[in-house]
Amino acid sequence: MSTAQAAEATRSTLSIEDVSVGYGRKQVIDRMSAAPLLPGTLTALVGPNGAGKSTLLRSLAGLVPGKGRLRLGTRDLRQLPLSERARHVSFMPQGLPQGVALTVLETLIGALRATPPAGGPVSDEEATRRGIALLERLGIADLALRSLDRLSGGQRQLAGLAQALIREPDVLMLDEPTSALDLRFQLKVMGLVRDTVREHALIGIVVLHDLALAARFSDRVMVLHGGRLRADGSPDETLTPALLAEVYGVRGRVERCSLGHLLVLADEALPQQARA
Ligand SMILES: Nc1ncnc2c1ncn2[C@@H]1O[C@H](COP(=O)(O)OP(=O)(O)OP(=O)(O)O)[C@@H](O)[C@H]1O
Repeated sequence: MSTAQAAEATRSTLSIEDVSVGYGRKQVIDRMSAAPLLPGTLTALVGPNGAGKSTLLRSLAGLVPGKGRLRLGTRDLRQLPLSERARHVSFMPQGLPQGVALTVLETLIGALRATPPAGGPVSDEEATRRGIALLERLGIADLALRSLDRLSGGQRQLAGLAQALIREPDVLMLDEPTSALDLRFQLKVMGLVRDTVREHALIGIVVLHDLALAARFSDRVMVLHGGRLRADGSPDETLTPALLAEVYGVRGRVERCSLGHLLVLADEALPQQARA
């Protein structure tokens, strides 16, 4: 058994059973259940605008209330205090808060102080060392001493990714981590997320609108539509022309490029009545 497999065997799965989430009287996720999410796998959560992807992640992170069962192994996530939950479940939202005058490195040290990793609290010296090592891995060590509120959109996104990764959580959830990134950083970040998830046997969930990125980097694709899980399986199983028509309302193709990667091509928007 490899080190990664051994780590995987001792980690817990994430189960989502009969989960409903909404805002006031507005129901967004409607009694959703899914097969357990496994350590060491990266799941792409996809679906049209307003489908409830961010809401589901916020609910998993404990930021919006909901009904149903959310378990990490034997732990009932809803029963955990938020501080303890944040140690297990790390969530990078779509946008970092504005007006934060701290440097990127200071935010990482602060994240470690606020949510000490499983091994226990770390000294500021150790937090600094870990922060710099992570920024080097992400290829953004040059941003360490830059103030967060003076970064570009893509740089802020990378800083947010570092904040999510530094906590060494069991579940890593990223909401559209590549939306502001250039082509090179899209590949770099998705590759790094996939490798980190595998090496550390994390449960990775990434919201993506780019279905080709989802197909290329994820092990599993969950498609949310109308508050329900419309499809769930490997990229090959889930990303089909029929699904593109029904869920996204486009006539599309799913083809393999000369390198064998799945390409998802949207040819035209379908008129409303032609949607399956
Ligand atoms: N704080 C809120 N209060 C009330 N309704 C909300 C709130 N946040 C989101 N919603 C609504 O919940 C529904 C789902 O929103 P959510 O942000 O989860 O969708 P999404 O799939 O992440 O969309 P997108 O791809 O556009 O980011 C939408 O109809 C949205 O208007």
